[in-house]
Amino acid sequence: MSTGSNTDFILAVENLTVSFDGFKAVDDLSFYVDKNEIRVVIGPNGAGKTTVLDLICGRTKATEGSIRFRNKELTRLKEHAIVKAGVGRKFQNPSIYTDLTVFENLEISYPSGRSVLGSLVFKRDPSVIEAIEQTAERIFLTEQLHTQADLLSHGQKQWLEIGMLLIQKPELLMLDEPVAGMSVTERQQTAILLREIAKEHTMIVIEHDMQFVAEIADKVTVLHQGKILAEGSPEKVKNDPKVIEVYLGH
Ligand SMILES: Nc1ncnc2c1ncn2[C@@H]1O[C@H](COP(=O)(O)OP(=O)(O)OP(=O)(O)O)[C@@H](O)[C@H]1O
Repeated sequence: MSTGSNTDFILAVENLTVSFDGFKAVDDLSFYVDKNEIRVVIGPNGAGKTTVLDLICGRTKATEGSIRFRNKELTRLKEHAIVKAGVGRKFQNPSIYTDLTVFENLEISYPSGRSVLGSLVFKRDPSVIEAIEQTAERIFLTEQLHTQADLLSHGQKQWLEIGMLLIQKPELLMLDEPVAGMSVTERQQTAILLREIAKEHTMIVIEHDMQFVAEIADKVTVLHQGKILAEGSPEKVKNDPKVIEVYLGH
C-alpha cells in the first residue's frame, strides 16, 4: 500500500479541462497521485478516462489547467519530452512487433538499444541482455524469450508490451485496460505483476473489471462526465450510492 500523503505526490492534476468543439470531455478535474501508488480510474463509457491519459502523455493538449509531474509542468511539453520526463503509456491494443521475438521486442525498447532497422555489426551489450532477461522473467515470458511475438497468447502480448514499457524505467506507467481479453489465470498473474511493479514505479490504470480493481488499487477515482464522482479506497467507492447509480448498477 502507498504510505505517502499529498505532500509528496508525484503527479498533481489541477483544474484540467479539455473542450472539443465546446464539449468538455474533461471538466475542471483535479487529482493527486502519490509515489508508488496504483491509482485506478473507472467510470461509464465516455466519462473521459482515456482523454485524461491522452492529456497526461501529451497526445491531447489541455484547454485549461495544469499537470505537474515531479513538479515539472507537462501541459507545455511535446509527447516525446513527456516520455523523456518519465511517463510511459500502454494503449488498449498491444503494439508490439509481431514478426520479432520477445527478446528482440524488449531489445528495441531498451533506451539507446538496437534500432528497429538494426545493424549487422551490432554487438549486444551484456548489461542490455541482463535487463532483457530480468524483464522477461518479471512478465512471465522467460520460456518464450526466443518465441516470435505473433505466436504469444493475447495475454502474453499484453505482458510483453508492459515489459517494453518497464525496460525504459518510466517513473509513471499508464495502462489502459491491461487485462481486457485475458483469462482468469492471466488476470491473477497480472495483478501480482502490477503490485510488484508498484514497488518501483507509480501507476495509473483504467479498468472496468471491479474484481481486478479491488486487487490492485490503492485508490480509485471514479469519473463521470469529465468530473470526479467519487474517490477513495476500492471498498469505499464500491459502496458509494452515486457510483452504484451511474456505473456499478448497470
Ligand atoms: N478528439 C476528440 N474529439 C472530439 N470528441 C472527443 C475526442 N476525444 C474524446 N472525445 C469525446 O470525449 C468523451 C470522453 O471520451 P473518452 O474516450 O475519454 O471516454 P472514456 O471514459 O475513456 O470511455 P470508454 O470507457 O468508452 O473508453 C466522449 O464523449 C468522446 O466522444
